[in-house]
Amino acid sequence: MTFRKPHTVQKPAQETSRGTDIPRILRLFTPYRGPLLVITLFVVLSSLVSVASAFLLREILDTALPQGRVGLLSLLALGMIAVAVVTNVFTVLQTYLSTRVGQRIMHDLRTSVYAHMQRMSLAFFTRTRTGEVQSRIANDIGGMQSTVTSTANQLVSNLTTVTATLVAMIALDWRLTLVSLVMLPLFVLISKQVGGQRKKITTERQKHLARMSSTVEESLSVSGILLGRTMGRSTSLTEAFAAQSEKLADLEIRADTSGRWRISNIQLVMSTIPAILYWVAGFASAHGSPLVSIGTLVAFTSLQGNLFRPLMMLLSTGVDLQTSTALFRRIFEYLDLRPDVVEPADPVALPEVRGEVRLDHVGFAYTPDRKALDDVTVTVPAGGSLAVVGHTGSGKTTLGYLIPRLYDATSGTVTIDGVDVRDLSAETLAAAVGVVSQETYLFHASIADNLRFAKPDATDAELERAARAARIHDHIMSLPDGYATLVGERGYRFSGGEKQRLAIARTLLRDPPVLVLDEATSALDNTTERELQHALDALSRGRTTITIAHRLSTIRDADQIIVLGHGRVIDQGTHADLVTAGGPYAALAGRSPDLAPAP
Ligand SMILES: Nc1ncnc2c1ncn2[C@@H]1O[C@H](COP(=O)(O)OP(=O)(O)OP(=O)(O)O)[C@@H](O)[C@H]1O
Repeated sequence: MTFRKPHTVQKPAQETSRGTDIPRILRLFTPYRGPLLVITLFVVLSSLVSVASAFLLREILDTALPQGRVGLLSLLALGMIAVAVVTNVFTVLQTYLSTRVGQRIMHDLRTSVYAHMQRMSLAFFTRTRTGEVQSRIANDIGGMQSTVTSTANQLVSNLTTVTATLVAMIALDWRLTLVSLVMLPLFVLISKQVGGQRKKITTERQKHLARMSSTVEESLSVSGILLGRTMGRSTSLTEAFAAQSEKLADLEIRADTSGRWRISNIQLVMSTIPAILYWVAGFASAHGSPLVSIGTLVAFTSLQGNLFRPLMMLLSTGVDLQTSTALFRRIFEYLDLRPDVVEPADPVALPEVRGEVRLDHVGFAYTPDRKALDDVTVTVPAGGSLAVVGHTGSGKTTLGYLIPRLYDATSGTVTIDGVDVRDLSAETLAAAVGVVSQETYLFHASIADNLRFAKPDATDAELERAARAARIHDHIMSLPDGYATLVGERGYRFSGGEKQRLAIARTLLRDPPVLVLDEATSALDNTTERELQHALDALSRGRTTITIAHRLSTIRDADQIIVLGHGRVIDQGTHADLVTAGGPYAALAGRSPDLAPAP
């Protein structure tokens, strides 16, 4: 059985529930109601205070200056300074708070996506391209930073400023206000269009970014480099990457610049409004019917200038919001994936696991049209051993997957001590069933840390005992830092046999009553084979052992052997019985003495 890296089909999302994302995005903010309320308060206060300075300006121009009232002038000037100071303080406080809220929301999202991914079955990861998940967690959540940290804040801030400014403008002169706002509906329409356009480009950009992360992840990994070099594809891989990167640059440019002309035309029209206002007021005054005082006109245009910035920001916040819903959608897509191996609502406790494993009329299919296992029935008594043999592709790995419930049987049941594995909690099952796969995965950490992954509270003495039993202790001690030696990424500094013995030590630490063991297919030299056999003997002693067997020694000593052919049990019994019977097992054993999978 090879717990091999499976196919990489690029289709991660299934069964997503679509719908409007905005209420869902807003719900992410609800745990932070308190801080958000304080932010809103700061924002409203600072907007109101900033509008006040226009009225102070009008008083300076219309009263204090013409009447030469120095005292009043000083007070008004001081008032304007105070306004600036207060708005500044509020701005700092609100930025601080909103950054905190935004980062908390991103943290919540990252954590819930990670936790949800941990619940997904192996099937999901076999379908998903490497790098895709990382990209959603890093690039998509990272990309929403500005939205979650500043959107709420900007929305409130600009809305209040716009409202307060508008009220003040109307209070100063409603006719000039009308002149200023006549183009507004058109502006809103234009920015909505730009937002929609950028959202589409952003969706495409994030997809492309994920593809690029996957390419890097695949081709710059140890296996990727090995393949690239030995196939002489390094240059063409670089060229392919360059093409992807160029496309990304192009998408980034489009995401940033699409609709720029339309937005800049809005800005242009907005900035010509003061000139129009001066012209209208001057025209009316030249014809003998002055509309407003000079003070009002200057105060009005200063307010109008104030209106311009927040209004533009409000429009661009709208664009940003639309754009970032594309990112939220990609995250929600993942959160909506339904795990296909579901934890039982009411798990059965197994305080004392004896370790009887039974497969009862078990069938399994990866795809609806083809059965990988078909009506397999076998019982392994507690403490007994079963060897599973068969040609490559006959379903041995799949059978091994069903016992630790990496997949659920499509039909029939898998039980441990008579309890359906679907009724056991993931924790109970992991404690009951240990798996040693052919491809040992080691983290980039010290040997001790890798061993302690199996049992975090294991003492140094326990580590040593396990390593000795697995016949790897002496090798570890010969390394420069002993147990503190760092294991290379994916354990590449160890040979296959050494890695497997490390995996055996790791499983010994967990001490599971049931063991699923994937024997190495690669030919081992005599000494290594002997060492490994000793380690395996230590491991399987006193446990129910199900071995996907490739070596005659394992098979001969097994209490029971099953031969799989196209997912069905085609021969079953002990070595002696099966050889005598002269059926498929005898044929298999006769053809290939070490029982390596036939081509
Ligand atoms: N993730 C998957 N999706 C679809 N089909 C799969 C998947 N994994 C395995 N299969 C198919 O299921 C069948 C059984 O595969 P399995 O890996 O169990 O065979 P095996 O006996 O362990 O082979 P080997 O000795 O080569 O490891 C094969 O036809 C294989 O192509």
